Order: sequence, then C-alpha cells, then structure tokens
Amino acid sequence: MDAPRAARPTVLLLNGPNLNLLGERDPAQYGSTTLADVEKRVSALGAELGVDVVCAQSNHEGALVDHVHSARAMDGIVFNPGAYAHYSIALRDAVDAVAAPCVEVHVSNVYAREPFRHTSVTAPVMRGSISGCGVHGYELALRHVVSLISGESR
Ligand SMILES: O=C1C[C@@](O)(C(=O)O)C[C@@H](O)[C@@H]1O
Repeated sequence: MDAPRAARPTVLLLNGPNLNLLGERDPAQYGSTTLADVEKRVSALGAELGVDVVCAQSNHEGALVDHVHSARAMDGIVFNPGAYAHYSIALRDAVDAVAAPCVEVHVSNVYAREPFRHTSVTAPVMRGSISGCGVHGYELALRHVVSLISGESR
C-alpha cells in the first residue's frame, strides 16, 4: 500500500465588501474581470503551485472576521479587505491573531486615488501588500503566500 500523502497546504482567498461586483463596478478602476473569474484563476494557479485555494467573499465586517479566524486551520491568506482596509481595527486584530501569513491585495492603485485610501490600518499586520496591479495582484499575492509557506521567502 502507498504511504499516505501529506495534506496539501490550504490558502484562503478572501474578498471584502463590494468585491462581489468586480467586473461590473467602476471598470476604469477595477477592470472587467469578475470575482468568479478571479477565483477560478487563483484556484488554477494554486493547483499548479501545489496548494488548495478556498474562496470566500462577504460584505460584512463580522463575517470577514469569522473567515479570517477560519484560516487558523489553514496555511495562508490572500485578502482584499476593500474599504475596511482603511479603517477596520477589528479586521486588523483578526489578521494579527492568526498565524497563517496574510498578504493584502488592492486591485486599484490606492495611492493614486483619494487621500482616505492612502492609509491601510490592516497593512502593518500583513506579510506583504500589493496595490495597483489589477486582478493580477491576487496571483502575485498567492505566489508570495506559497513562498512564505514553503520557507523560500520571509
Ligand atoms: O473596495 C475597494 C477596493 C479596493 O480594495 C481595491 O481592490 O482596489 C480599494 C479600496 O479603497 C476600495 O474601497
């Protein structure tokens, strides 16, 4: 009999408020790719990199806290907190409380937008932050999370 294979690492792909409208919301900022397409692409990249990707989205702060807590049983998080990045101490504390490395993604270049988007209260507890690379940023973030899981980068 074959020896049992070690479980593959699992990464949570988590999206916050209004990101369910990707593809339809303000295409000049966010492009035309839908969230379903993003989830498909990131899951396919995960399969290539040897990790399982679990996808979730919520428009509610408490539900997002619960999703971040669910990553206590996972190995990494790719997280676009949406507008909550700019003011949610609860989400910052949730990310800080979870050992799994978390990388923040913003589809748009928040630094080229209104001043209130230039501050992220969540970014200081993240293991990296990507802004302005469009939906490709999610794939970049997954690559970084996987390299953190495997110990290739710190
Ligand atoms: O909802 C969003 C989307 C966003 O997180 C982004 O992906 O660019 C940037 C936030 O400022 C905004 O509130």
